[in-house]
Amino acid sequence: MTNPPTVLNLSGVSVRRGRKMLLDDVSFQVREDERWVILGPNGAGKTTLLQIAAARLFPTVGSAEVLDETLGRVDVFELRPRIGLCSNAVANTMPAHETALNVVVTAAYGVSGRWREEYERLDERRAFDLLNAWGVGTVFDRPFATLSEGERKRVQIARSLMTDPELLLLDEPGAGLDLAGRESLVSSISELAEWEGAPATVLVTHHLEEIPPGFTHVLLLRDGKVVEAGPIEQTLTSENLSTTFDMPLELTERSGRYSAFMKQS
Ligand SMILES: Nc1ncnc2c1ncn2[C@@H]1O[C@H](COP(=O)(O)OP(=O)(O)OP(=O)(O)O)[C@@H](O)[C@H]1O
Repeated sequence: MTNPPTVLNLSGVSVRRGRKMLLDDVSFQVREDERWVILGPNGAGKTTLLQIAAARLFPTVGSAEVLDETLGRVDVFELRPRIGLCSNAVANTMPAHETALNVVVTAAYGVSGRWREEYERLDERRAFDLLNAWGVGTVFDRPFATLSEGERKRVQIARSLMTDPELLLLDEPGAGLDLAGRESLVSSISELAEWEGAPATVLVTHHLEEIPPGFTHVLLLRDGKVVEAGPIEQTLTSENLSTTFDMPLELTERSGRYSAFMKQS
């Protein structure tokens, strides 16, 4: 049986800004059927890595292939619609008055605000269906800025799926949500992850509780370097977490959900 195709292939990738190495010799491959979590402390380079995967940032050194295209040799404006990106940076570009429906539908053109583009009825229908699928159909005509944090996160995920992407990147989708909001979102992302037709997914988080069941692999990042990467059952261990966060940590797992606490001596 042949392996599913590789959708992301970073090889010896470094990103330098001045004297600082944001990423340092990172190699990372994602196959079509994999769902990855990237974990690491503040400043580890998680968002930087996701920006490369999203074709928004180029490596200083090394090569990055996204969906079989090499960054630096491809028109990123053709590549980007094939990648779904849900991040605060994208959300911050949305005009405050833009409706939830327009936040989603404008992804078809890779823009943030609706201007004079003509959208097909089919596009609007798809945007509305996505809002419904993510439980926020009723807020379709509300300005994005007036939505709750939980509603906004769901609208952003709907937007990231608008172009039916081959690679889905979720940067801290659970940040700022209350307990019920987080649990409900984790469950929705888990459903997506377990759906056979779902795109390859990479999710960045700080919190183990936010790893949706069904995610298959984990990359642990510290100071721009990969600590470990591989299947979640073997790679997500107390020892690897302790190295990543530079603190003695004890991992617990229950029914596919994870949490970690500082080891009591
Ligand atoms: N343009 C820049 N110039 C210098 N340093 C930068 C620049 N952009 C980011 N950094 C630094 O690079 C490091 C990695 O940033 P990045 O946002 O990728 O980390 P992160 O793991 O996503 O962090 P967090 O969990 O806090 O969101 C941080 O220390 C950040 O301050």
